[in-house]
Amino acid sequence: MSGDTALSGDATSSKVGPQIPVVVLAGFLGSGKTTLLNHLLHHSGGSRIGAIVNDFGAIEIDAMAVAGQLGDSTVSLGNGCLCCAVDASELDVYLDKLTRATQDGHAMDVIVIEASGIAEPQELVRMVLASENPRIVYGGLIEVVDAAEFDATREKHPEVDRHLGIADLVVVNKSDRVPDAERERVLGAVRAAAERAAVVHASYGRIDPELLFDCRPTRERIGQLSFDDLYRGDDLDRGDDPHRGGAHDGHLHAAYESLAFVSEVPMEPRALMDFFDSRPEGLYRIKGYVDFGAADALNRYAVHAVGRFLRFYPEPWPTGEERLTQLVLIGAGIDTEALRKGLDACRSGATSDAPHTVDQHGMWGVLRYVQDKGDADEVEDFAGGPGPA
Ligand SMILES: Nc1nc2c(ncn2[C@@H]2O[C@H](COP(=O)(O)OP(=O)(O)OP(=O)(O)O)[C@@H](O)[C@H]2O)c(=O)[nH]1
Repeated sequence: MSGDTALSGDATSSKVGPQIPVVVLAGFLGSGKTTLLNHLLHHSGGSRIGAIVNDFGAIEIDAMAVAGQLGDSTVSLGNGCLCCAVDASELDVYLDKLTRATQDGHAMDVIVIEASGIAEPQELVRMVLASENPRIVYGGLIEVVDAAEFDATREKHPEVDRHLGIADLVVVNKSDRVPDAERERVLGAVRAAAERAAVVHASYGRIDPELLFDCRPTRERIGQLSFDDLYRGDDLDRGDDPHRGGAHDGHLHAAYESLAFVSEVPMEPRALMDFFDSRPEGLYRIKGYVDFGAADALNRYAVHAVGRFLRFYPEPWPTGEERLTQLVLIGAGIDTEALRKGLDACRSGATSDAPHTVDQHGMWGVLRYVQDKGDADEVEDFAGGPGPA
């Protein structure tokens, strides 16, 4: 989900370092949450994953050692339902512990909270959004669904539709247990219920970790990142490269396409928001920086989207930094050429020969997606209809 880290921070966060995305991992009993978390730990590419789990026993300690994260990196609640066991201030204590934990002097790259199979994800999301911890940023909700049990689960627990409705990324897991045609049918039903969430299918939770956070295999994260690091995402669809390995095993990436976009010309805020608001379903990951030119000459805007979740994080332009817009878009079944043209059309002056004038109110649409404490209230809106993201 989020997120990623990339998320990097707003002006406040620059005082405390980059913000750490906190991803909520939910799904009904036995859908494969722990399996997915173990997969992430095995394929973290050197990224440091902190986890808050209900059942520590089920997490593979070996995998955590591989990922270089023993010690303070996991908090176990050990008593069933996270949302019942923990109130917001207790969660803050756990988050505080994880955000202070370091490995070789480096902070966590992402924190995953695994909800118990019966937890209401909405409650957890609200608690994360309401957290007072300045080092974290909400990184999205992943909902895991059992492909073979979807109909039965939905019959027994109609609230599954509500959970899908607030998810940012839905993983239709256990694909191996159903024939292709059945998998497609379930994917269709899930997409219909999940509104604009990204929907991917997987076996044994084997999703691409890049969907949730920026892996740290070679260099630094997006937060401080050079464009080369961002561009690394452009390799995602070259899954047949035999030299790639570890977190980038070809099969994980084969289904994804990505697009890297760079512009020296600032982006026009209104046009870019129209582009984001109408982004196609298959486009489930956007990361990078936007230069809005004179509309905000002081700040660049780190952008982070996972599924329907979209946030901008303004931060002062680093001294001497070239003013560029740099975006990476990742999705499945997306028309990268059409997306590139769409982004080209958002460049200032792209639609008119007249000299560019600053649209006084153009930034309002962007500022709706800058995180503030009002975010916690939006969770209700997510459940009831299209929220701001
Ligand atoms: N065939 C198949 N089995 C899977 C898959 N993913 C997980 N399993 C199995 O399903 C069972 C439940 O998986 P878990 O990862 O423990 O599920 P969970 O959602 O964490 O379960 P709870 O914590 O009880 O809610 C385990 O026996 C897994 O090995 C999959 O894609 N295919």
